[in-house]
Amino acid sequence: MSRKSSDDYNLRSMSNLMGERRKRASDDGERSLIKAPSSASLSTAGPSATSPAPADLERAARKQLQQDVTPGFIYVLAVFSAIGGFLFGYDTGVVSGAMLLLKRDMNVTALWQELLVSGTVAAAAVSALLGAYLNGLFGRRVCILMASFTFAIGAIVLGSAPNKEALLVGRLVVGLGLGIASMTVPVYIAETSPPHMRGRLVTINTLFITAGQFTASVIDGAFSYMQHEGWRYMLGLSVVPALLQFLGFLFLPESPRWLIQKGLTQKARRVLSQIRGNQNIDEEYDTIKSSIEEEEKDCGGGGPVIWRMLTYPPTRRALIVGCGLQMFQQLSGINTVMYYSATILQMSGVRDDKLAIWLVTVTAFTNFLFTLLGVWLVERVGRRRLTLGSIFGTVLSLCILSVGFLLSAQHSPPVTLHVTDPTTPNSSCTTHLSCEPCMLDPSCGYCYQENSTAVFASSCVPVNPASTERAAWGKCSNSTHVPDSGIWAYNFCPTSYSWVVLVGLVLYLASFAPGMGPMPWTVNSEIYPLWARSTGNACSAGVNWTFNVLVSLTFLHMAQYLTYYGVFFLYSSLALTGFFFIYGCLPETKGRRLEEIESLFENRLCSCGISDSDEDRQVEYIRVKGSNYHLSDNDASDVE
Ligand SMILES: O[C@H]1[C@H](O)[C@@H](O)[C@H](O)[C@@H](O)[C@H]1O
Repeated sequence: MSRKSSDDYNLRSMSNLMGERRKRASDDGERSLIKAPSSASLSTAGPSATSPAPADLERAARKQLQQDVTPGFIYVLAVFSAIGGFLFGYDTGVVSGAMLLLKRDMNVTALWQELLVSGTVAAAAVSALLGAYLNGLFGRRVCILMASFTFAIGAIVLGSAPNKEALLVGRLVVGLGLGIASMTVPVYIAETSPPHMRGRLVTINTLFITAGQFTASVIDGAFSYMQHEGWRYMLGLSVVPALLQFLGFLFLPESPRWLIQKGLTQKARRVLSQIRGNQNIDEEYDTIKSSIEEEEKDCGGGGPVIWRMLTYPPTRRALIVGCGLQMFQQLSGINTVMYYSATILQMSGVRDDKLAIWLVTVTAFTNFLFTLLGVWLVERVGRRRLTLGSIFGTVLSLCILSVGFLLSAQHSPPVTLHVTDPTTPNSSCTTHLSCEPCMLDPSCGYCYQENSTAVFASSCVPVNPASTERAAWGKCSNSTHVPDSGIWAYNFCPTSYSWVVLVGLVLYLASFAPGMGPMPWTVNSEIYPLWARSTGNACSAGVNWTFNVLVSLTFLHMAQYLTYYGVFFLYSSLALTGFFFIYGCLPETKGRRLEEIESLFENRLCSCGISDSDEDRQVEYIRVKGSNYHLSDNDASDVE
């Protein structure tokens, strides 16, 4: 029976609801009986006139459960861990603004720019894989301490770098921290959270990633006015959150699951009691312990963990799902949309560079805001439906973006002045007849004048080798925007279809951010059994970083061959493939114990479109004891 369709609130449907609560309750090891006011009057005959209304009972149980189950300490843990996510977002986001100033201060070439941007992401891909080994050996807490320490050192090196070589070292160090943090933090949060709020707490980590990206854009905007050395503040300021996390984690506990795995059982019990507040931890402790013992029996074969994962069907399937999710997240083009939002905004008529920088802040904030929606939705609609809805919207909005770029290209203004500078007579720019090919050629830009209705006196001229902000010569060589002489358009074309692109951009963020942004991280933190968890997360984080660098590095080259609309159409097709993959292969993990999730991968891969979450769950009996009730899935003798 579907929960939603059940208007008539009978015993079975109530049992369904309560069964789920009970499951959640026992999942996290709390007392198996949930107190509810006057529940003694509850009987198997259904709600009577004297019984409290089931809805009230449900509300009361929920309230009680929340009071019992959620000690504030769990939020402290999640927030301090998620600072790792903040640093992830900050360090990947801040570099584009810093680069604008670095280009002037240190004269960094295009190659060095690419090294400084992609070096961090590439280092993160490698260190995420290394993180599996470190996690197994030292535990989650020590890994988070290592990551925050590394972030802090990287930030200090960056802030005080005397030359570009030192900058590269700083960016690589930051990348090492990023990789470890990106795979450890979701695992740590998942392992310490109670099941009914695990999805929400792990999703907070992605919320912090987007908060980091937003903060980076604000800091970039603020320090862009400081023409000299402003980049030192941009890059160096992340030392503050890094130190905060380091200090916090000196006092925070290790994951109880890792402790039990290492045989540190007394310590694990202490930590469990600490993070579960006033609850009885026996059940949770026993469940974790016996599942570890079982895992050791089942997967006791030798060899490296990755080999055991690949040869054991449930973990192999989980790994395919986890890595596939991360791959499709990046193939949906999030980082090109984030990175090129400045260009997109310039196309829509924002010609002032400073204003464009501030508008990027709006994009980053939109991403943050819709990720917040994901935090709210994840425990309500579940991971599967959230991810499916999100990727479906992503496919559509990428199509809109593509159509917007197509219309702009089709109505691209022509080159009307064919001027050649004697110093660069062989420039490819002279061959372009309209703005579109001129804009796609990285060595050229479009220089034009406009009145209220049309573009005129337009030419395609080489870009200044020292700065893409002006032309190499001619009327656009002095400033980016002098209406009476010329407007310099690098990377964009004036168009009247920019509103289509803008609509596409907003819809893209609104669809991607609540689901496809956070769910790959959240799902990965829950789908592997303990023995495979670090390795599974390391592999999937490695896949995320690898595809991140691949997509962002190839974007401009692909745009040259396929044009902007071609590239966004390609992303849209890839996202559509992702939709089918998710539809077929991603099971619902909401509300389940980490120990129980492995069983979801026992069936053939990609046969899960049919078993949607709790709608299938049949709860048949209800047990009432004194002032407590306990709903049971299968024990008829419980009914009293
Ligand atoms: O989940 C995150 C988030 O969506 C970010 O906005 C994006 O930049 C990252 O690459 C991604 O992994």
